[in-house]
Amino acid sequence: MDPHERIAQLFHDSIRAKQNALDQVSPAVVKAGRRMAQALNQDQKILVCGNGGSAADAQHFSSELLNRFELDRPGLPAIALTTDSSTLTSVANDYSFDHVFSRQVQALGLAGDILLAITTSGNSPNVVSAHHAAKKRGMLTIALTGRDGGKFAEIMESDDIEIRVPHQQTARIQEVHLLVIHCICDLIDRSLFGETHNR
Ligand SMILES: O=C(CO)[C@@H](O)[C@H](O)[C@H](O)[C@H](O)COP(=O)(O)O
Ligand SMILES: [Zn+2]
Repeated sequence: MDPHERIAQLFHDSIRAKQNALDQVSPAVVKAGRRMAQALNQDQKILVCGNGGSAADAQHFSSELLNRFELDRPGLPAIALTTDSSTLTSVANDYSFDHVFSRQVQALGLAGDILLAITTSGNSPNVVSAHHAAKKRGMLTIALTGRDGGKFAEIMESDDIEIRVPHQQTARIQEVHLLVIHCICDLIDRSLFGETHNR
């Protein structure tokens, strides 16, 4: 296939993935934005994790909160659990890679904090373990998933929120996840700071 045609196809697929996801994910995104804004308003924090592209998404989200998104407002507390190579390597070396996030959740998480768990398959063992550790800490889990939700479809508890992108392909799911992340950042900014901090 001609590369221009291929690129046009990928753009088209990405646009369609977003259009198809809108109605399905919108109610859960609203809920997630509301719960995060409430938690942040009560001085709680958000821990974020994921693998590969989703690790990048985790850091993308935490930096939007810690620094700023579109409003000029104070930094908000979020920690990406994907960035500390000493912690990640020592936990993987001494225990298992499955515990690289859960160990940090157990150490840093407090009741009322939120875990944002990002996994396109819903099956990454270290993200699943992070969810279990969050539950033990009395935290709420908000999961960004895809496909059939994988293990996350089974392990979410009643007040947890799953935002599942109805698509089969990791890259397209990630593209929708990033849009969802920006929607949540927008909802948090508007909820906590309204229009008054516009830059
Ligand atoms: O970015 C990509 C693919 O677009 C990859 O790095 C991808 O994130 C990795 O294969 C992850 O390990 C997949 O994990 P998950 O989304 O199934 O939890
Ligand atoms: Zn990728």
